[in-house]
Amino acid sequence: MTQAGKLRLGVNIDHVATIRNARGGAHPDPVRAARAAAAAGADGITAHLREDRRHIGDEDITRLTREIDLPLNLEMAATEEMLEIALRHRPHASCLVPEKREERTTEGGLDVAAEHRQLRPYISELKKAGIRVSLFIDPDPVQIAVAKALGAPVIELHTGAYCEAWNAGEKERAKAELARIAAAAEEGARQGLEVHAGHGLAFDTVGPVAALPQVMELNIGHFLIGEAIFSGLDSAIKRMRALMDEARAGAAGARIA
Ligand SMILES: CC(=O)[C@@H](O)[C@H](O)COP(=O)(O)O
Ligand SMILES: NCC(=O)COP(=O)(O)O
Repeated sequence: MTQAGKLRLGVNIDHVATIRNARGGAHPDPVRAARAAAAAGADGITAHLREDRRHIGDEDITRLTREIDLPLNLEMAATEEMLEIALRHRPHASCLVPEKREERTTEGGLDVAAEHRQLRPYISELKKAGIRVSLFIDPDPVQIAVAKALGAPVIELHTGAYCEAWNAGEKERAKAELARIAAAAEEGARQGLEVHAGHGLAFDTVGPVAALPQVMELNIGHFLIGEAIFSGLDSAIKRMRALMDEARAGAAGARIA
């Protein structure tokens, strides 16, 4: 089952803040990057306010909500502290993600099946505040079923295992992980959920995920910010956008033929 509307690109600006924080100054400014992403055609901005503030800080979130017109997707752990911040800023969306202080980046999806009791009040508080709630989960039917039961309108499928396999040259494993994502996207849409995807996506890996008709939004950050060092943020975003559109059109063509 496909869902109407174009495939949106959310640009995650976390790692602009990583570079800024390396020296503790104000440059490069993540809000300026968000503005540039908007000018380059991004449909939304994603920012992950981590408990340890290793990159995006509280002031970045304040400025993003005040200065950027694009919808803000605030990634956050399900904690009292983050809930208070989300309710104060009321971003367009909040994506609940797992966090471990010792991780270098998000290692897996939120285990909503194991944590559904703790998660339920956070989901209802965010929904009551009019914030679109998304759950960042592994492409797994049990996780999808529990996400649905928890009343989250959106799931974001973790594409990290697929991307990591592809980058390691393990084509068979990458294909298997991609098949999991495709099946999960289909199941999510069948259950009436809006399906997003993200983590680790790059020029080489975005196509097959963008081609999935049930996927309505891709959130991409680390690769784009890295690519921006060489070709500029505008060019990196525009190339990613073109690859997404090409893949989606190709898939549509394949379906029509
Ligand atoms: C949830 C996810 O996959 C990313 O958006 C997340 O922000 C990764 O964490 P870092 O940005 O700290 O790598
Ligand atoms: N939720 C995924 C995201 O926002 C960006 O992840 P990445 O592209 O920085 O790995």
